[in-house]
Amino acid sequence: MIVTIDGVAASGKSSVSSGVAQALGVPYVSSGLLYRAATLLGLEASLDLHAAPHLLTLLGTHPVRLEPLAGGNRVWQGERELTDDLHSTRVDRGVSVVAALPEVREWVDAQLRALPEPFVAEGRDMGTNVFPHASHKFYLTASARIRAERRARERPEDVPAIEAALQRRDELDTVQSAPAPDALVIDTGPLDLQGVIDTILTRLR
Ligand SMILES: Nc1ncnc2c1ncn2[C@@H]1O[C@H](COP(=O)(O)OP(=O)(O)OP(=O)(O)O)[C@@H](O)[C@H]1O
Ligand SMILES: Nc1ccn([C@H]2C[C@H](O)[C@@H](COP(=O)(O)O)O2)c(=O)n1
Repeated sequence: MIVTIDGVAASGKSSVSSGVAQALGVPYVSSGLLYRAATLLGLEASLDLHAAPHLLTLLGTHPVRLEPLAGGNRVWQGERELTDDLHSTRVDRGVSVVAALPEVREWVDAQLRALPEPFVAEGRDMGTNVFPHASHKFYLTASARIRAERRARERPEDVPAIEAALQRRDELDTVQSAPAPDALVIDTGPLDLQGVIDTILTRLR
């Protein structure tokens, strides 16, 4: 069984996926972390993030591994854990450029499709492109202001700056962020985290 939870930036995908996965007793898979890892490594190597060949060579010679767990995903490059470095403002700024590269998307998709079922997969194109055959599909939205207010509780920047950055990322990610036609779209604005998780679990049961 595969459950897909897609949505716009900071719509609650990873928190909701973790809650749903824990309730189901399966791991969840955060596809965005692989795009973030590629971006972090490209930045650290001072690569041009618009140019796929060097990035792909780097990822080929220093493989990145996603460890999907119900409570949270971890990302490794060899013995080095990258997880805590993947949600910086610097990575946020560059990740949409890297995620637009078809070669990088193929690299991510191949890793995801190799994972053993069952799991909950979250991202942008889990229900449309990567797992179109998934049994249950969900898509999370909320206004940019609400998402920024939530994110401001975990980052030092102010709400207007976060909102502007989210809107910019929404625009850059538009191509791969359309909901699957058979996904249930959930506006998380009026719901708390548990409310979103319960909405999904009710649909699954
Ligand atoms: N329905 C909700 N009500 C209140 N807070 C929420 C809700 N959903 C998510 N949050 C909070 O919003 C923040 C962003 O959530 P989360 O990181 O899960 O989103 P995301 O879509 O995975 O983000 P990103 O796209 O950046 O990876 C977190 O602080 C989370 O606790
Ligand atoms: N399936 C996916 C997952 C993520 N992305 C891109 C879009 C985001 O800007 C970036 C980081 O994802 P997030 O951590 O915000 O979920 O990666 C994508 O294009 N496709």
